[in-house]
Amino acid sequence: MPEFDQFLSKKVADRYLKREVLGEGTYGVVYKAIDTKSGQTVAIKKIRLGKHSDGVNFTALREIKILKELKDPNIIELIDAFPHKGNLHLVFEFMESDLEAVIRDRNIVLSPADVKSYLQMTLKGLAYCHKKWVLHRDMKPNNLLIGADGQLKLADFGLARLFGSPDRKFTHQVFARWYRAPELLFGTKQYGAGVDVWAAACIFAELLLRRPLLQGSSDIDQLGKIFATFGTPKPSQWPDMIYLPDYVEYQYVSAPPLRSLFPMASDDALDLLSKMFTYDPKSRITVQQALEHRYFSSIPAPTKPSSLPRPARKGESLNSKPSDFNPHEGPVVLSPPRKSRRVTVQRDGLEGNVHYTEKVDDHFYDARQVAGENTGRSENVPMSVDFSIFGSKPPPRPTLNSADRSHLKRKLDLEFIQPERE
Ligand SMILES: Nc1ncnc2c1ncn2[C@@H]1O[C@H](COP(=O)(O)OP(=O)(O)OP(=O)(O)O)[C@@H](O)[C@H]1O
Repeated sequence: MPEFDQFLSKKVADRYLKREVLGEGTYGVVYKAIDTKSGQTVAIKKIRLGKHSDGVNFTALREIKILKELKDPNIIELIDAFPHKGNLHLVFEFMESDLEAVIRDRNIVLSPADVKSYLQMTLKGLAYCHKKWVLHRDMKPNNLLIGADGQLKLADFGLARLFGSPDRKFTHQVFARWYRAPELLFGTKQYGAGVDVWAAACIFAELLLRRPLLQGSSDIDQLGKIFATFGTPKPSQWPDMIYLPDYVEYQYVSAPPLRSLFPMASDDALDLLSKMFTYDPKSRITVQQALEHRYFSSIPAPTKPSSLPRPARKGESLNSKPSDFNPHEGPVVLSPPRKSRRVTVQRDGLEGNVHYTEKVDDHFYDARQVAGENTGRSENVPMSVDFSIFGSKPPPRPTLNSADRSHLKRKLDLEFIQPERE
């Protein structure tokens, strides 16, 4: 591996000219760079490979394998991948902005045709993934990148995973909470493409409202917000619900009319939205069915991507992003679960801060947020992973030893790290 690393570091220096840092996500820093071979501007995601240089981050391997196989106008293209100085570098096409910047930009007016266009591109990207038996699993507006030509592309498959294999159990605490489907919040171990449909519905609602619809401050609160918005599901609506591992009974509340939440939406938009927000994942509309819904064929036609309103370019929009964002807007929390709650005090190992963790049966929830702390997206700890069970520090990333790695290399067909390909 060392000779190979050396070979590749030369290539990095030779091929990619690093520019500014674009930001940092769950897995590491993202740089802007110029590909001197093609002259193209690219984004390089540097993924930490764990403590030992021969340790390969399993999540990274998974991301690469999946990305390599996905090629579609609404999916971000992985141009290159290589290890360098103990990190894995993923080279993506550079994208000017993301859907979160569009939604938050108060200078942008989104017409019904614009909303339709963004939703259609999102669903087309998802339909492609689902056809390939891949779930995205981390759908949220800042993972929907927008190119200079206005095309929206799904990015950040770091948490995605092939879901075709039988008996595969998934960890469920991986979805950004506000976009998380109720079956995930109830701890289902085997879930399907419906989780992406629910998340897409949350994004659709957010495009209509220009703020997130369901802003839960903990998993319990998230379910409370969902039930307050759509009514507590009756067993007849979702027969399997009571068998889910983390099921707790919520006080029954009826749903307000959906129209009252979206006064400006068309009837077709509301019909599609309600089908995407169906509780029972077995009855929830599929992405393909959603694309065939009359919402997309009725007027107005979706705006052409090149005519969509443009948000401020990356960097310019950063300062204004969180300012008009009020996490306390939205439906009121209604019903705490009936099972017993315990609140324990934990001390933060690094800064000595005290915070509280609420224990409900075997599941912990971050009570810093329950106590009303800012839940805005600018937090360092991503909401997609509930780190509260580890104190305030993220869990160590799983790494593989070299025997595992060569096995995985074969299994995942990672020919991109074979020198001969270069
Ligand atoms: N292809 C790209 N082109 C331009 N900017 C990008 C690209 N990919 C990521 N970025 C930017 O880099 C930053 C970090 O992105 P990354 O995907 O690692 O994390 P994130 O989406 O911000 O958070 P999370 O890891 O929780 O999903 C973000 O500001 C993102 O918009």
